[in-house]
Amino acid sequence: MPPTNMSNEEVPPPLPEKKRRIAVLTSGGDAPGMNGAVRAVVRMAIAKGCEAFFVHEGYEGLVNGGDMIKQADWEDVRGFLPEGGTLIGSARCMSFRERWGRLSAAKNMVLNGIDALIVCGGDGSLTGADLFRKEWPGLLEELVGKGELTTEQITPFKSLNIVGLVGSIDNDMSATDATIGCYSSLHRICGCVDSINDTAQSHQRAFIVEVMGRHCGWLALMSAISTGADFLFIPESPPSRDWRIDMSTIITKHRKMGKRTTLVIIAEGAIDQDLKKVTPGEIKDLLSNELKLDTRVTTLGHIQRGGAPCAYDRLLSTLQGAEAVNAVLEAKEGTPSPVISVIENKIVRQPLMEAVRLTQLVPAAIEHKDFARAMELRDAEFSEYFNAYRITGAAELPELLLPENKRMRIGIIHVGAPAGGMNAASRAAIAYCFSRGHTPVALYNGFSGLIRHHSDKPQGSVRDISWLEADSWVSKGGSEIGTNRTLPSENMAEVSLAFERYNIQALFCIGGFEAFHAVSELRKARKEFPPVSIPIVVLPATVSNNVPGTEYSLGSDTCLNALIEYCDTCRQSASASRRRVFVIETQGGESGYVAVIAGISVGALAVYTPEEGINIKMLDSDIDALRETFKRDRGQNRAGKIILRNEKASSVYTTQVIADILSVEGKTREGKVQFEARVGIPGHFQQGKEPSPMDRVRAVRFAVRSLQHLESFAGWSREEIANDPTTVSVIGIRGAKVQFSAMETVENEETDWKHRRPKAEYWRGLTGLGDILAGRPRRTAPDDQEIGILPI
Ligand SMILES: Nc1ncnc2c1ncn2[C@@H]1O[C@H](COP(=O)(O)OP(=O)(O)OP(=O)(O)O)[C@@H](O)[C@H]1O
Ligand SMILES: O=P(O)(O)OC[C@H]1O[C@](O)(CO)[C@@H](O)[C@@H]1O
Ligand SMILES: [Mg+2]
Repeated sequence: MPPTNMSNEEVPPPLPEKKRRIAVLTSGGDAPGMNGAVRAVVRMAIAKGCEAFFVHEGYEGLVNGGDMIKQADWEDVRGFLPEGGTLIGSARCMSFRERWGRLSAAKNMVLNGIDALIVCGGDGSLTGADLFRKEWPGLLEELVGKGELTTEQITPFKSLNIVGLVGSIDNDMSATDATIGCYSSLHRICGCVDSINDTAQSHQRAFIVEVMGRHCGWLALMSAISTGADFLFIPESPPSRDWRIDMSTIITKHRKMGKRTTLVIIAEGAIDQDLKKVTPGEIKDLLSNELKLDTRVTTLGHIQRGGAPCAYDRLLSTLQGAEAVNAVLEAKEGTPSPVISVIENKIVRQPLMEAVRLTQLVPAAIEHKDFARAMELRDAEFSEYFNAYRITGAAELPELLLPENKRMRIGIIHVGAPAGGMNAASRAAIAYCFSRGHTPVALYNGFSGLIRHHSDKPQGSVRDISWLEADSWVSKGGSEIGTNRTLPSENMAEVSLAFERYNIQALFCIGGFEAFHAVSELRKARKEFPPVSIPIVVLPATVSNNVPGTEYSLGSDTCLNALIEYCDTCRQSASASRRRVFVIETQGGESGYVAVIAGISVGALAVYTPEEGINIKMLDSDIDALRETFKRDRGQNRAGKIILRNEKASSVYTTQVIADILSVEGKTREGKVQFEARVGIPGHFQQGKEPSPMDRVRAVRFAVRSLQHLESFAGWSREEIANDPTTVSVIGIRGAKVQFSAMETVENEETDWKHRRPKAEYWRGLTGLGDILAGRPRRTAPDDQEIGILPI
């Protein structure tokens, strides 16, 4: 029943200087990363002089008020980042769907003096938030009309700021590429399917795996791409009416080619063209009875929602939580309520109302069987991923074959250190070649392999490769075709000779800064060595993420996940031993990317990078911060601390030296230990074992794009190729776009060759945010810090 009590309670007066009381709640199905968002909102709000409030159990807390709405302190969110689920609780709240529930919610907000609300939830929660925003003036009027609040009480609350954060594993909200939680869920799914593959392989079995996502096929599509599924069912693009025949043909073909396993991924909301639900059971009957495959069904269920958030969700939730507070503080009267979203690598604000409207159009399009529209309405990435899956998922698609004169022999080479996703990219490139009629040629062991071993007997380093050989590579770490740091300049004449002899007509080069350097050398050698005058694409792949021309390299996400696991483990130890700080050395060469992003993702107290260097003042103020923290620690909180130091941050202040200094400074003159330090060096562990799902899916998408780019030059003469700068390109993410950049421009204008990194590193704008949220003594005022992806 609706509550109707009068309130004589005093409403807290507004905070001075337009500071706000900002409440945060998590709603709908929990999602890994929600805690990171709550932490960022609370700390950013406090850092900006506002008051922060937890609303427990989603809208339930807002409707019920009382103890379910509590002021939140800085220390209340300590240890939130690595935790799965939502620590402030979530609910599917029926009463908020009713007007009386929202009336009660409005009243409780006013009584607590709360004038801004940040809602982290899925499409339903944000639909509710949008309705609440729309109704707000009417709700206040009604409360006054019913005598539950007075006109004076509501006066300061005339405009309510609502900001949406999309937290849901389903990734079903239009206007954002990724929701907080969807990549963590994908991690769980891929881990499970990788394990299922082992047992399927042993028994030559078929598995049908049902994944969550409600009416959205994102989790199903991405898991199909990242695990190399043979067939896929998603609601946005139901298979053709003849899907039974199509599926049987593809699976039979794959089995005939020698595949020992069959994997079908089905979204829980899968339907056919007549909107009839497709069930795992009917697929099983078909595979067992018609194809005679020993078939099992696995429904993954809620395991997909649990567990620690992956690195990306920690970063995304932190950036978005902080950005939500900025949006509250920047809102003017009449500013439409925003939802914070991410487009490729850029954090952006979009109108909440429009995002909700677009999201609601998807089920409507499906209902009208307008599947093309449903695909379009998801987001631009979605259709591209779907096409990439289609092209690389089946051994043969006769309709995609190019005419003979457009087919090429395409060399695939890995250069530099191994990085997660290199194999997935090569597999996708190979599959793409087969679907188009090109011949993929693997160049084993980088340029040294090509230079020294191309004509070895019985087997040289230049080999045609079969679809089946590469089919299992999607989930493999390391480099199946081998990689090393040798540059072609070691013997350009031999490289040229090999290109000529094996008729390499285009090159797909996957690797880190050395790959970039190698391709730069090839580009410059084109006049002198005409056979190297072929179209080339570099796909950046390195844990260091230091390749110019992109903000993201394959393998960097895998690295961050390995590193945060290491850091979480060290912090657990430090928290248990109490009064301990771990100084952890990260890889990254001369680029602080890995250290900074991992630092934000684990809440490191300080991060030392080569870009900033280390000086005594820095150490001094960080030591003061440690003293302060440990002085406040009465043993109840989890105050183990992490400091990250990039391997090249300083030649004097090594990781061990810093730990030694901290240990000395952690003792009082009387010898009392305030804190002590330990060193952690994860080294090559940072390359990770299996590639992360993000590295897998992006590998596939970028490989397909790269090959499409390469094949667009089929039939060009050497001269034409040499004269067009776009024939040698680097593919990368820049802000909100994926694009090819001409190597020549990137080499000459954007590369800091001395430090082997881009001149402008987009992430440098994020270092201040990490400091603010970790409570590190500030080197710049918070108001100077913008969140998001910024050039320096
Ligand atoms: N149309 C609506 N009007 C008012 N409130 C709503 C509406 N839709 C949803 N809500 C509120 O949001 C809550 C969560 O919605 P829902 O159960 O759809 O989950 P969600 O936010 O979409 O998250 P997920 O799908 O990830 O579980 C609901 O329990 C309800 O309180
Ligand atoms: O946890 P519940 O309430 O059973 O809901 C399950 C649903 O929630 C989600 O996990 C998140 O929306 C969906 O993928 C799934 O359909
Ligand atoms: Mg939902």
